[in-house]
Amino acid sequence: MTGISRRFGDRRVLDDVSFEVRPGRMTGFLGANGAGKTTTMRIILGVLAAHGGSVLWNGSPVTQSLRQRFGYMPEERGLYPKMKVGEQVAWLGQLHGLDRATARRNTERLLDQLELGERANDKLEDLSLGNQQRVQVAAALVHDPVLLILDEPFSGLDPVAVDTVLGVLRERAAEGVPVLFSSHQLAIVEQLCDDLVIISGGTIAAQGDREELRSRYGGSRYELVVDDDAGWLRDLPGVRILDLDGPRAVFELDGAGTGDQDVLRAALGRGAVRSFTPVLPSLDEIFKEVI
Ligand SMILES: Nc1ncnc2c1ncn2[C@@H]1O[C@H](COP(=O)(O)OP(=O)(O)OP(=O)(O)O)[C@@H](O)[C@H]1O
Repeated sequence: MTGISRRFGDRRVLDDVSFEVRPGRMTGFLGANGAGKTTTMRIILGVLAAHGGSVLWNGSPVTQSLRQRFGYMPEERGLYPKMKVGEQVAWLGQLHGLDRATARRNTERLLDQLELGERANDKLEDLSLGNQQRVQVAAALVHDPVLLILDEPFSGLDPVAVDTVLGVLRERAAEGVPVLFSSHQLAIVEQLCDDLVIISGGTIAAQGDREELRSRYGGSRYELVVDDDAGWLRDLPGVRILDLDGPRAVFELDGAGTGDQDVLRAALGRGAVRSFTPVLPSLDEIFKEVI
């Protein structure tokens, strides 16, 4: 999407938002409450109009018939409590253009994958909330979407269920489907996503390959492990100790004084060096830095 903006009344909630989701990649969409994630997703889906900018697919504006082939798991989970799980998912598949037999076959496969095969004939409302959530995932995937957009797909899931859903999403990504998902659970995003988009107050604060972002925001942080106390590091100019525990130290270099090789030489001059490695920031740290 490029240059997307959106107002609600006088309030501008998205301002010139541009990013892309790439085929075969899982893209984590992060932002504080109210940053604009759901609004962005709804604009991609065409549920909500943009006031500027465009949503593009392979460089051309997205059409309504293409949108029919997108898969969406909305934040407000909109399934029918009284309808049977299997019937409901298959029916949604048909609504998206599948014939009856394919819709049924896809439903069966997905429910099995999501470990809900036994529950196909139960009403949705009779399932636990976590299992209802898995049905939502099945509903978003049943028509083999060309793009997947999921608003908080992991919220309320226990760790086993997270793994199950994650496996299903990864499989789709591996087949070449771009997957965009929002989440407040940074630990999950950290292990799951290939790319990241961080939105803050309606503008994009950072985006790109996860590891590339980690090194970009890494600054120059290192961990040194020696045999004796590493306290001498404090006396080197330009070294700021972040954590010191006997022979192990984590420190930052300010770039003006000592360089990493100088530190290494100084350490070797004092004895054995067990390890010397750059330390990349966690997603949590990047998130706090950019928003
Ligand atoms: N229909 C609406 N009318 C008025 N304001 C709205 C509407 N929908 C969203 N907003 C406002 O737009 C801003 C962005 O909301 P949005 O739901 O996109 O945020 P979000 O990043 O998804 O938040 P969360 O993490 O809490 O789900 C918020 O301030 C919200 O109050």
